[in-house]
Amino acid sequence: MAKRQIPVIVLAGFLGSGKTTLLNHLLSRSGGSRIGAIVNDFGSIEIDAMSVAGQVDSMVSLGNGCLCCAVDTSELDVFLDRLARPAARIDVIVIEASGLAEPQEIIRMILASDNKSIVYGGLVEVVDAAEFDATRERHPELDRHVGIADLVVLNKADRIGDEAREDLLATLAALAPGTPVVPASYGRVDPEFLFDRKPREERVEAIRQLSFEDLCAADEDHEQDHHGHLHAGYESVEFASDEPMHPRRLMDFLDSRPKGLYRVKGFVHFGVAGHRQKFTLHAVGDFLRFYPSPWARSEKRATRLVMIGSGIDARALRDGIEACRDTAPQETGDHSMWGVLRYAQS
Ligand SMILES: Nc1nc2c(ncn2[C@@H]2O[C@H](COP(=O)(O)OP(=O)(O)OP(=O)(O)O)[C@@H](O)[C@H]2O)c(=O)[nH]1
Repeated sequence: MAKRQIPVIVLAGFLGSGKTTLLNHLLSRSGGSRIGAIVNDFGSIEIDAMSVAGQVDSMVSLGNGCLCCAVDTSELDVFLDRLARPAARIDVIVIEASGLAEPQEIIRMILASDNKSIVYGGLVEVVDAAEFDATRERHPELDRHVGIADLVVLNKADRIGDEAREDLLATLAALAPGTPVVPASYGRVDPEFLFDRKPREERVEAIRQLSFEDLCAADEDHEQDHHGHLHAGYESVEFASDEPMHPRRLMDFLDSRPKGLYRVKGFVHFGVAGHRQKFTLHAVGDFLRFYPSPWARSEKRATRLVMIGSGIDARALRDGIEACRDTAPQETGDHSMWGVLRYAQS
């Protein structure tokens, strides 16, 4: 009997479009299939990796920098080998690209892999319905990403009205003729769109596969070096503290964040009595939310944040966030949490 190859799916999409949310949805709805995940965080604090760990059958994390800029494929190969070994009993591998990655480069690496147990399984491009027009204006490269996708997920459909949704569907259909576009909220797509939950052999053929020729042809249009990459001009600032954060100072910092600071993610520890849960924080453009949840028993109370933007003053941001530490939490009253709670969603 021919040995089954494990499909490797690339999950891409601009910063904050909902890739991790979608991956978590897939992990919780994978039925009998075992998913191996490769998560590529842009910053060195691996927020995305932490968000999926615990749900996944097997995960490896490639922190700090875009996978698409790896000089050779060996690093990815090591991880693919690890997930594809028979003992891992993985049915499908999902690579969550960083929000600034060039999906084409990652596809190229998968196609170039020597591992005979895997096969490229398609590109899923997650689009943020609320931010798409504005992001596309700044990054026309996104059109190309949508154009090479095998499945486009129009995520955050809950954030726009019916008319805007129809307009976006028409735009996406023009950018990717013939490619299925699935509107979704919180990444809730049927996993069958991505892989058969079992049996799965037929699935690999069902997903259109890009050939090397397709990739090379697409590549002629843009520069080979990394200046053409989405992440050119972007930088990230990381912050870690075991001390609690001062809620009002942090809100002032977040409310006055510069326009170029497009993405903030991580989790925050406040020392205020009654509010010592873990506050997961997500900012995407103008959107800002805290998601309170209990800390895991083994988890250390701490704050870890990654801020990603272009044209940002990294030094000023670092100074600004440093000044939000709460050096006297016992004196910080309950009312100082109001600003945070205004943005909290359970
Ligand atoms: N309203 C709404 N919010 C969503 C939806 N999907 C994701 N979000 C929120 O959007 C924020 C970013 O989601 P993530 O899944 O972390 O996005 P990501 O693409 O993995 O982000 P990066 O890895 O930084 O590029 C979080 O606050 C999510 O809860 C959705 O369909 N609707």
